Amino acid sequence: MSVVLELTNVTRDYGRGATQVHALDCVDLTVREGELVAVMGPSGSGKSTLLNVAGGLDPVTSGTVLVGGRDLTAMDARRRAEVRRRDVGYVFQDLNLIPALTALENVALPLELDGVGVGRARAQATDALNAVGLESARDRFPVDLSGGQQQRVAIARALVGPRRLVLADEPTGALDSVTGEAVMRLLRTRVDAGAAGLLVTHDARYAAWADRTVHLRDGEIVGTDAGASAGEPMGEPADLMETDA
Ligand SMILES: Nc1ncnc2c1ncn2[C@@H]1O[C@H](COP(=O)(O)OP(=O)(O)OP(=O)(O)O)[C@@H](O)[C@H]1O
Repeated sequence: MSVVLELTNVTRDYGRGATQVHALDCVDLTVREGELVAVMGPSGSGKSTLLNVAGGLDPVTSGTVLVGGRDLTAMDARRRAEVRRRDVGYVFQDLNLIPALTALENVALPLELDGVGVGRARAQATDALNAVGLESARDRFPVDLSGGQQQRVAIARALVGPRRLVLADEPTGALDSVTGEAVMRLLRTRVDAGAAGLLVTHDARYAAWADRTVHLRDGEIVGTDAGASAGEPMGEPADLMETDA
């Protein structure tokens, strides 16, 4: 399976001097087609920074970030934004749905921004909403949707079109466990269909859906374990709990 995401020796510092923070410190990480990798670690360990850097939302201080073989760190902002729109689906911790747009319009927006015609964009967005079970909510605005429904709109937006890298930052955050499992099943299905996925989670139950879990601490990868993988989580959550090692 070909490599979709390749981070080599990535460092991201914030600030300078005495207040400088090494949010990421010499991180190497490769994610291939069909692979879902979970990222766990304590608060402030660099998980969100890792996702932002992988998706080209945040510049690196040093190192390289390749998406589909193209080096984001060598591109200008406009090219980077193009790669992001075309190849990267992102589910943010705060959903970032646009309140003035319906569910359908929110999902179609990234395609339209990328020059796909309105009719085609809406047809693909309808398919994506159907895939998350929200066909009946397509014309509703975010304010009229429950938290779980809003989350599913955000997932549909991340998965619409031919994205090959899906980045999800606590996508199950505020969801009950049934909806959380449904979100994980969607992610897993997309990855099994050939995308590469990177999932930040605090919850070992959700990490169990991944093929492996990397553990971050103070910006460094301090360990990797094989996940239960391939579809259904297995084993007791206690077996998979994050270690303090
Ligand atoms: N824009 C920023 N400016 C300064 N420091 C930042 C910035 N963003 C993140 N940091 C710092 O970088 C470190 C890593 O933050 P990051 O948000 O990546 O951690 P995290 O593991 O995702 O945390 P959480 O689980 O709380 O979301 C922290 O020390 C944080 O304070």
